[in-house]
Amino acid sequence: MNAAGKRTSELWRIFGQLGGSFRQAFFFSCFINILALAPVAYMMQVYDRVIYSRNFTTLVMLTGLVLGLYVLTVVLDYVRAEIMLQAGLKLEALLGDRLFNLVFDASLRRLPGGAVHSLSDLRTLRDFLVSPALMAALDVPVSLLFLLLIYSINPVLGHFSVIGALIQFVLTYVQERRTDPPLKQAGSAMMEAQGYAHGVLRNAQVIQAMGMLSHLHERWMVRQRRFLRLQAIASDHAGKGMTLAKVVQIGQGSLLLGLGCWLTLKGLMSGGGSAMIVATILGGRVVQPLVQLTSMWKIVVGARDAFDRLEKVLHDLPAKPASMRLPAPQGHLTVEGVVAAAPGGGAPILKGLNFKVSPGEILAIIGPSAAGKTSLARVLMGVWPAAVGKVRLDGVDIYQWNKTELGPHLGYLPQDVELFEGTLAENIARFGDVDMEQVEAAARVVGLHENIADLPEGYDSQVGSDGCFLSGGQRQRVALARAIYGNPKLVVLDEPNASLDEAGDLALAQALEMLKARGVAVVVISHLTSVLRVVDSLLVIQEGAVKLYGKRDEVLAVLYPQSIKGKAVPAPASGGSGA
Ligand SMILES: Nc1ncnc2c1ncn2[C@@H]1O[C@H](COP(=O)(O)OP(=O)(O)OP(=O)(O)O)[C@@H](O)[C@H]1O
Repeated sequence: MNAAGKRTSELWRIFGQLGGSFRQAFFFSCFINILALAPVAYMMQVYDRVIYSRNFTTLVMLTGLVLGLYVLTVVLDYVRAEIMLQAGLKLEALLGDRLFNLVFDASLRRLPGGAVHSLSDLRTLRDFLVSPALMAALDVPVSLLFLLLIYSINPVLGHFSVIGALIQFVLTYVQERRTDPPLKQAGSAMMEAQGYAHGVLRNAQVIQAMGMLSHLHERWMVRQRRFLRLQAIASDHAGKGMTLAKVVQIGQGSLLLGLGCWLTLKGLMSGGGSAMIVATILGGRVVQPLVQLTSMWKIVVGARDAFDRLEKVLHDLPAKPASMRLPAPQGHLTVEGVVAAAPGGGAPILKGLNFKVSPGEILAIIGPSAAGKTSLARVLMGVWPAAVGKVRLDGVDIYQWNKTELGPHLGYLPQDVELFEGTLAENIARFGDVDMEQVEAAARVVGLHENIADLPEGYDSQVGSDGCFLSGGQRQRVALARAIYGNPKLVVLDEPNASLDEAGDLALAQALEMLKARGVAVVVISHLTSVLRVVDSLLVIQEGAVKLYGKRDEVLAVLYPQSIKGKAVPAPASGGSGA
């Protein structure tokens, strides 16, 4: 276990809640193992009671009894598997939501190494709970009971069995030492190859257009070959270890029988032939779970690694304590000396920003490319934390505010529009309860209603994960409708007119005016004339710092001293982002 792996860790506590299932499964394992001796007992009874007496009734009764015991074994085996299956479902229920949120959180914070594998790690653990490897592990304590029985038959045989078990332990240990490193490396190589393939698929269109596929394929093959080579090394070590373990097991069985025979011939063991056979069979049962575990070592190591990774990620991203419910915000945004870097570290992108936006005010942010406008939008939305200073909404640190609670009061249009699998109505209504009146109202404001009404399925049209049938401008308008849906109090729009035509631009200006009339605080990153006409104040940032800030006309007067104040808002000189 890693440094975070104290027994009090969150994952251990969750496994603690499965303790009852483990105890029950162990209880059944004891019976199953004892019943596994039924064929031996049957053989000895037939030998003792039937062969000499030639009593057919006894033979029938013994046979019936042993068949009954086989059926009982099957039933107990089934019940044990069912208990562990339920334990797996309980694990999923206890951890599923937490991990889903955690993966999301890790992706937002760009945690090094990410946490995308946490959900598959949970599946690995759940599969392990019903795997034969776990059943073999549950059999180990019972095999110690068998060892005691062997000792009671003859201590020499007991010592011999212990030596056999120790050899199996050593073999298992050596195998782990040899298999573990290549297996781990193969795992990360596989994830790397998969991640690369996903990236390629995401950009399929540009790859196809520019004929880049063969070069990218070659790069993917390099990763894939590395994974296959490492996996082959790991399988080779595991295969050798398994064969050796089996040879030792078979050899030990015969040697135990031979030793028993020798002890009997020397008169050192009472009980004769039957004791010899019982000891041999019990000896086999002592090492069997260990051999099984060795043969399934890959599953055991996979589960252990998944456990370690989960334990670390749960430790690194602890569950947020339930925060106190806050009253709905009015839309007073204040930015107080904010210094911020991209999550995961690095130099500050925003270097001490101060400004405020009141309800019903529209602030436009302009600045050259890479000035930090998008980064600022993320900090304003509480997506990125501020390293120094605070972004407050109605006096409350927006980053700390519970997002599920705050979300309906915010509207955000990011620069890269993302639509999600679902209908247009669901996308606009943020996948909550769809209020069709509000959905239509939002679509009307952004000038999209007529377009949607013309579609065969209207608002029920499926958008698909990439908004397949929509044009760039339509996608942007759907995302804009989503940002203003409901009754948000703070709306941040990052380049909302990047893909809009003239009509779209006008619709955007109308939407801004509507938001202003409703008393919404609006921050819009845009340099376009149509937008600048409706804004109240302007913030010009450069290299992450405020260059100019104030009433729109005052700032424009500084920026463009030649223009006639109040007559026209000049378009910026270059095609960049203004200032
Ligand atoms: N996730 C990130 N990780 C590291 N650096 C980042 C990240 N996002 C942005 N940056 C850096 O921060 C700086 C500002 O980027 P940002 O996207 O905020 O600029 P911008 O003003 O919105 O630019 P543009 O007008 O071109 O969209 C850039 O130098 C960029 O490389």
